[in-house]
Amino acid sequence: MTAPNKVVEMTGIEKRFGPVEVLRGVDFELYENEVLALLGDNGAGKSTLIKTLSGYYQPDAGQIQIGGQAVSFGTPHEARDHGIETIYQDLALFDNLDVAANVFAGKEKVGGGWRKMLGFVDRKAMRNEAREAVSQMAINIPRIDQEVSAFSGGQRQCVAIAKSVMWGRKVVIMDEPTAALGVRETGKVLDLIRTLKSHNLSVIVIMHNIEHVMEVAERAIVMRSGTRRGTVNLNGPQDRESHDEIVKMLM
Ligand SMILES: Nc1ncnc2c1ncn2[C@@H]1O[C@H](COP(=O)(O)OP(=O)(O)OP(=O)(O)O)[C@@H](O)[C@H]1O
Repeated sequence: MTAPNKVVEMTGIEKRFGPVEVLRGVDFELYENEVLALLGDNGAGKSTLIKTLSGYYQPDAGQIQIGGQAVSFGTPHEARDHGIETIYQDLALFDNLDVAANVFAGKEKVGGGWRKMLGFVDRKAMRNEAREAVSQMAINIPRIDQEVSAFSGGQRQCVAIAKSVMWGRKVVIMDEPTAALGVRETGKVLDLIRTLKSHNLSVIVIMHNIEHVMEVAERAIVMRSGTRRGTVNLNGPQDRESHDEIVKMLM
């Protein structure tokens, strides 16, 4: 069996804020089509590591490779251009825009003929494509022309994820996607993560709830005080041995 390819490889990542050393030479890898959980107690450095990968922070030392190529991201935009999308808890959707406009934000489709000459966007085509994209997701979006301001946490994540799939991202990073959700919606968001995997994407998910991790992730990297404490391979919700191993590493 050939070894799976690494879609992301970070080596020796260091980051300090003033006198505080937040990442102390962290190695990190993400394989193609993998769901990876990033775990660790409060302040372990998870968000900082993720923000280094997604272009929000520049590391003080270390290398990042995407698909085997060395990269360095000056901005989140550059990371996105390399196929890396981050979905935050307070999702960056435009509240006053409808679903279709959010899915196409920044990449609006321009119509043909006179519409093209006048620079008009092709709303109908955008709605059709957005409808098709969200219909593949586990969460029900009532109407494509509805403003997203009234959407639940799960519905907002659905829109953000449909966007990632549509724009051909390779890696989706989710920072505590289930933290603020009820039981039913949590189940749906875990389904959304599986949908991403079925579209051949790789997912990094920061989660505090180990039961949720066991349900969706195939591997967990545990951090502690700015270092990588260990790695655990996971085999589904019944895998108590790995569950206990994670708990031990977190303590
Ligand atoms: N911009 C910043 N300036 C100064 N210190 C920071 C900054 N961002 C993070 N830190 C510090 O770095 C450490 C790691 O923070 P980080 O948010 O990466 O941890 P985390 O593992 O994501 O924690 P949590 O689970 O609480 O979100 C913390 O001690 C935090 O206070």
